[in-house]
Amino acid sequence: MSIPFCIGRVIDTVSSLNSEGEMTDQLTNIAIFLTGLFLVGAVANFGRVYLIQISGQRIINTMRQSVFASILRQETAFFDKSKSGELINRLSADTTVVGSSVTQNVSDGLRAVAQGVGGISMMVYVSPKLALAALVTVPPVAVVFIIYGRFLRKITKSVQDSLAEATQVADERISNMRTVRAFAHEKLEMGAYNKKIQHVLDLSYKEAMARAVFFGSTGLAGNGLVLSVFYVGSRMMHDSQITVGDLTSFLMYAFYIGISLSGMSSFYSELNRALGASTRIWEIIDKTPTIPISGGLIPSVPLAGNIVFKDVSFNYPTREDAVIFSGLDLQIPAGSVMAVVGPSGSGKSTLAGLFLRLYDPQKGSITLDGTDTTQLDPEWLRHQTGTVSQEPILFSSTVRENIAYGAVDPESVTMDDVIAAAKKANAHYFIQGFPQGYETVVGERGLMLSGGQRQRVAIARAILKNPKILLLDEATSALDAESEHLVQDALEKLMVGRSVITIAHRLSTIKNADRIAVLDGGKVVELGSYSELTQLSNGVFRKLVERQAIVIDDESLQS
Ligand SMILES: Nc1ncnc2c1ncn2[C@@H]1O[C@H](COP(=O)(O)OP(=O)(O)OP(=O)(O)O)[C@@H](O)[C@H]1O
Repeated sequence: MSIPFCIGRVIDTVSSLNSEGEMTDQLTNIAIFLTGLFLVGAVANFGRVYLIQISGQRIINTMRQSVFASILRQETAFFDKSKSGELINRLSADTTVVGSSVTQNVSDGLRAVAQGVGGISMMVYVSPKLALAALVTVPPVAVVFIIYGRFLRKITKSVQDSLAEATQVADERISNMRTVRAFAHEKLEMGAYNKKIQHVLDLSYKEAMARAVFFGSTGLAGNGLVLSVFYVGSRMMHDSQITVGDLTSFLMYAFYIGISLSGMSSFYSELNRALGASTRIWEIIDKTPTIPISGGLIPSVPLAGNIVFKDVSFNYPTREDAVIFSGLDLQIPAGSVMAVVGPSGSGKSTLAGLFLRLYDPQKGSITLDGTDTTQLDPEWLRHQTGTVSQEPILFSSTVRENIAYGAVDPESVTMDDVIAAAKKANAHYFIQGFPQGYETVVGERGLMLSGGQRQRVAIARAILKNPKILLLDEATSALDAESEHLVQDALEKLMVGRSVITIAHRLSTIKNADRIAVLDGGKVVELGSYSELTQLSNGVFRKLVERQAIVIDDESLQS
C-alpha cells in the first residue's frame, strides 16, 4: 500500500527540488525503504502461501474424518434411507469443494480484502474528497454481491446434490457389474448415468451465466472507479486542490482497488460455493444417531445368555405400513439353541437384527439376562455376539485379515488362532490351495471367492470370536451337501454352551435344536422341539417339513 504513496512522493520531490545532491539523497532513501519493504513482502508472501496451504489441508482432513466418523455412528435405518454413492460424494467431492476454497481462496481473498481496505484508507488519507468520488461505485457493487452470493449458495447445493445422484448411479452399477453384464444392460445404464450427469451440466450452465454476469459487473465497477478518479482528480489537480503526485498515487490506488475487487469477487464466489457444499457436510456431521454405537451398561457379572423377546412390535422405519412383528414373545434360555423358521419374509432375519440393536422395536422389550438391551452398551452387546449371515460380506483384504476381523482386537490375533478357526470351519483346506494361502486378497466384498468359500471364512470369523451368543442366519445355505455336513458339525460343536438363534430354510439342519420357533403373521405360532412340532397335526412346521420332503424327493428323483 505504501508503493503508490512513495511514487507520488517521488514525483512531487523531483518536481520541487532544485539541487541535484538533495534529490539524489531523497531518491536513495526512498529506494532503500522500498527495497526493505519488498523483502518483507516476499517473506510475508512465502509465509502466507505455506501456512494457508497447510491449514487448508488440515481442515479438509479433519472434515473428512468428522464426516466419516459421523457416517459410521449412524443407526442402521439411516443406511436404508441414504445411498452409499451419495454419502461417498459428500465425503470426497463436497469436502474438496470446501477444502479448495479454504486452501486457495481464503489466502488470495484475504489479501484482496486487505488490499481493498488499505487502498481505500490511503485514498481517504491522501484526499477525502477524491476518495468520496471514487467510492460512488460501492453501493451498486454491494447489491450485486449480495444477490449473487445467495444464488450461488443455492445453485452449488443443487449441483452437488445432482452430482451425488450421478455418483450413486455409477457406484451402484459398477459394484453390480456382473448383473448389468448378465442382462446386457450396459447401454441402458450408460443412458441412466448420462441423464443424471446432463442435469449437472444444465445447472452448471446457470452457474456459469451467473458467474459471467457477476464478474462482468464487478470488472465494470472497478473500471468505473478508476474513471471517476481520473475525471474528478484531473479537475482537482487543475484547480490546485491536489498535486500531480497525489493524483498519481490516487490512480494507482484506484487500480489496486480494481484488482482487489476482482480478487474479492472470486473469493466471494468460491466462499459461497463452499458454503453451499458445506451445508451438505454439516447435515451429516451434526446428525445424532437414534441408536448410539457405544455407551450404556456393561454388566459386571459374567454373561449367562438368557434372551427374552417380550410383546415386541416392529416395523422398519422406512416402511411404516408393513408390520413385521405385533406382540411377539420368545425366550431363548442361556446355553440353548433356538431355531427360527417360517415363510420367506416372516421376519426371521429381522429378529436377529433386533437383538443386535440394528433397529429398536416400537413396542415391547428385548432383554439379556434380565436387562433391557436398550440399557446395555451396544458395543459390548455386539462383542458378545457372533454373526454369520446369509450373504456374508468380506472386505477386500486378505483371508487372514477377514478371519481376524471377528476378534475384538483384530491386530492381536495370531496366525495360529486364524488357522485353528479356519480348520474348525472346514476352510483351511481350500485356503491352503490358493497360491498365496492366507495372504490371498479376496477382492471387493470377497467377490473373488465362491459363495460357499465366503460362508466358511465368515464361519471361521465367528469361531475365532468365540462369542457367548451366536446368530446364524442361514449360515450354511451356500454350501454343498458334503461341506454343509462338515460345517454343520463344526457349528454344532461351536453351539455347545452358547445361546444360539439359528435361522434355517433347510429344516434338516435344525433337527438337533433345543427348540424351534415358527414365525408367521408377526408372531411365534408354534414352539417346541423338532419331534414335538412334527407331531402336531395340521401344524405349520409339519407342513413345512412335508413340503420340503416332497421337494427333496423330487430333486433326488430328477437326479
Ligand atoms: N431394511 C429393511 N427396510 C425395510 N423393510 C425391510 C428391510 N429388511 C427387510 N424388510 C422387510 O421385512 C420383512 C421381513 O424380512 P426378513 O429379512 O426378516 O425376512 P426373513 O423371514 O428372514 O426372509 P427370508 O427367509 O426370505 O430370508 C420382509 O417383508 C422384507 O421385505
